[in-house]
Amino acid sequence: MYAVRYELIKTCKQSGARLGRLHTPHGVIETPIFMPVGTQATVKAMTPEELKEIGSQIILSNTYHLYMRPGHDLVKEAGGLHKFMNWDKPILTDSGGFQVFSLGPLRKITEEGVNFRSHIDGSKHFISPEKAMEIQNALGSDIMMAFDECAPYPADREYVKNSLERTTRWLKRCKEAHKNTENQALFGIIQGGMYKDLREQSAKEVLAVDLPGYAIGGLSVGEPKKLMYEVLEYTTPLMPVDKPRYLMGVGSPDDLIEGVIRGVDMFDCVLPTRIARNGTAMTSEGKVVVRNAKYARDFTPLDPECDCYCCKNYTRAYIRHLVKANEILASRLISTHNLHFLLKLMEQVRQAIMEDRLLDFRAEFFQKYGYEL
Ligand SMILES: CN(C)CCSCc1cc(N)cc2c(=O)[nH]c(N)nc12
Repeated sequence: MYAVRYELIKTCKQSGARLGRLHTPHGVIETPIFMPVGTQATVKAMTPEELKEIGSQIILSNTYHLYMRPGHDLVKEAGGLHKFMNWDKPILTDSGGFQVFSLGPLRKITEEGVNFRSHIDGSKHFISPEKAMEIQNALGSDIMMAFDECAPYPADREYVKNSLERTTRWLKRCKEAHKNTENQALFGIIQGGMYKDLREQSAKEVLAVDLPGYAIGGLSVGEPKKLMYEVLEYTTPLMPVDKPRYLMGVGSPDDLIEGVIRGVDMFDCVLPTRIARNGTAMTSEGKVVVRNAKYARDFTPLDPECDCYCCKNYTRAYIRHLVKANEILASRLISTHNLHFLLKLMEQVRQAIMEDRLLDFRAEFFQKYGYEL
C-alpha cells in the first residue's frame, strides 16, 4: 500500500490528455496540476493563507536548501516541514540532485554520492542517496524525489548513458533507505538526456523499481522547446497509465499545455514568482512588463480578465510605481497574480479535458496569449 495513490478519472478524446486525482496523506490533488515552488520553506512573498486563497493544492520545497539552512534536524524538531511552515496540504520535496549538480565546479561526483561546497559559506558537504532520503524523511514531505543526476544540456551520449545508469543505481539505494513508506511516497526520475534510446533505457530501468509515481527529469535545462516536446512524445507513452507523471522544472503557459497534451500530470517551476520579482506579469493577453513607461498612467488592472486580489484592487500604474520604488508589495501583488494565472490556467485545462476539447482550448489560449501554434 503506497502513501500516494493516483486515480485516472478520464482521458480527453480530442488530445489523449489525462484528468486524475492524486490521493496523499495531506489531501487529494486534482491533476493536471501546477505546483508553486517554495525552495526555502516559503513560496517567496506569499503566506500559506494567500496560497490557499488562489487555489494552490500542493507546494514544492527543497532538500538541498533546507539541509543547508536551517538544517533538516531543526525542521524535524519543529515537528516537520508542514508544521514548521504552517502548510497543512501536500508538500513535494526535490532531492537536491539538481541543486548540487547546479553548483558546477564546486562539486565532485562519485558512485557514493556528491561532494560539494555550501553556496552559503563554502563549507564542505556530502550528499548520497541515503542522505537525501534521511533529509526528506526528516522533513516529512508527502512526495520525496529520488537522488538523481540531471545531465546538463548539451551532453554527449557517453556521459548521459553513464549518468542515467548511476541514477538507476542511486534510485535502488533510495528505495532501500526509505523509512516511513506509509506516510511518504518516493518518486523515481527518468533521465536519458535528448537521446531516444537512452530515454528508453532509463525508463525501463526506473520503471522496474516499483514506486507510486515517476518523474521525467533532465528536461527544461536549456534545450529548445520543440526538442523538449519531442522527448516527451516518446517518453510518456513508456510510463504506466495508472501512476502520476511529473515533468520537473516546467512551467511557462505554453509548456504546461503542451506537456498535458503529451500525457504529463504534474509540473513545477519558479517562473511565475521569479519573473514577478522582476516586475513581469503573465496575463490573458501575453506578458506585461509593468515597469515599462507606457503603463505609467494606465489605471486598468494587470489583467482585465483576472479576478485575483491584485487585479480586483490595483492598477498597472500603481504596481509600476511599486516596482520602480522597489517596494516589497510589488513582488507580493505580481506573485499573487502570476500564481493565480497559472493555477487558473490548469483549472481551465482540467475543464477542457472533461469536455474533450483540450486542443481547441490550446488554439484559443495561444491565439490570445500571442503564442505560435
Ligand atoms: C524548485 N525547483 C527549481 C526545483 C524543483 S525541480 C528541479 C529540477 C528541474 C529540472 N529541469 C530537472 C530536474 C531533474 O532532472 N532532477 C531533479 N531532481 N530536479 C530537477
